[in-house]
Amino acid sequence: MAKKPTGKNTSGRGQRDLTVKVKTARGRRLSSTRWLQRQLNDPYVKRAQAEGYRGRAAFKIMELDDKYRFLVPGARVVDLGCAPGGWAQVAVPRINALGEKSGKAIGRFIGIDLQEVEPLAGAEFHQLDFMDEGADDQVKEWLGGQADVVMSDMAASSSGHKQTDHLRIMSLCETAAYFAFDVLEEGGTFVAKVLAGGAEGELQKLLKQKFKSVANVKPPSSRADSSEKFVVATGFRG
Ligand SMILES: C[S@@+](CC[C@H](N)C(=O)[O-])C[C@H]1O[C@@H](n2cnc3c(N)ncnc32)[C@H](O)[C@@H]1O
Repeated sequence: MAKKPTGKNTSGRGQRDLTVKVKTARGRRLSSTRWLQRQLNDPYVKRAQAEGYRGRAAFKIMELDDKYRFLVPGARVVDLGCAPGGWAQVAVPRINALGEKSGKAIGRFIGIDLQEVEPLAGAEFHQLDFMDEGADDQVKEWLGGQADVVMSDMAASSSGHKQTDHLRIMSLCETAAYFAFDVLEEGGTFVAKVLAGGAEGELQKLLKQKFKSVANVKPPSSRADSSEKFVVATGFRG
């Protein structure tokens, strides 16, 4: 006698894996279930949603600035790799806040990214590949003068190969650093995301020639399982 179908497949045969690969903000490919689990368990994702930030990256710049105080009222800021705009959401109110002495200070915020960024009051976004020939000159033209802060969260999509990703991000950082040397006001700050992997010593050496202090920082909101950290160089010597 034929068995009644139960609707359950207990044999394991004929079952299809319905998970798909999802790219994280850093371009890592995770299975959709792992990605969803990570999002649901991540307190910074929940906080970003609750507080209206465009991404959890907002907390990284918030924590770095709370420690080093570079997003001061009136500051002129260039943000390289600014999409979707979380850093901008943190920076704009801080640079346009009430200054201690001068009352309401008006800062300037210019963000650059490969991707289009949803507009944000007080921020000026431009879609541009910063590694393109002449991109630095284009940004200098938009800036029309000097900057107090150059920050880079630029990261290419992950290749899946750790050393390749490390070298790629170091090349983005180095390009951002040379741009900073050209536009920073004396006393200015450079902040950049790096991935640990061996070549960051060269960047440190370069920055130490130009800044009074260079620190390597892993903010609490940076995932513990990520090799990312931030270099914060303060006191540009000009
Ligand atoms: C981690 S996301 C930045 C997140 C951002 N800080 C925020 O708070 O929303 C890295 C960004 O770097 C950008 N990027 C990577 N390479 C770039 C390049 N050559 N020029 C401009 N942007 C680049 C990517 O498009 C991506 O949006």
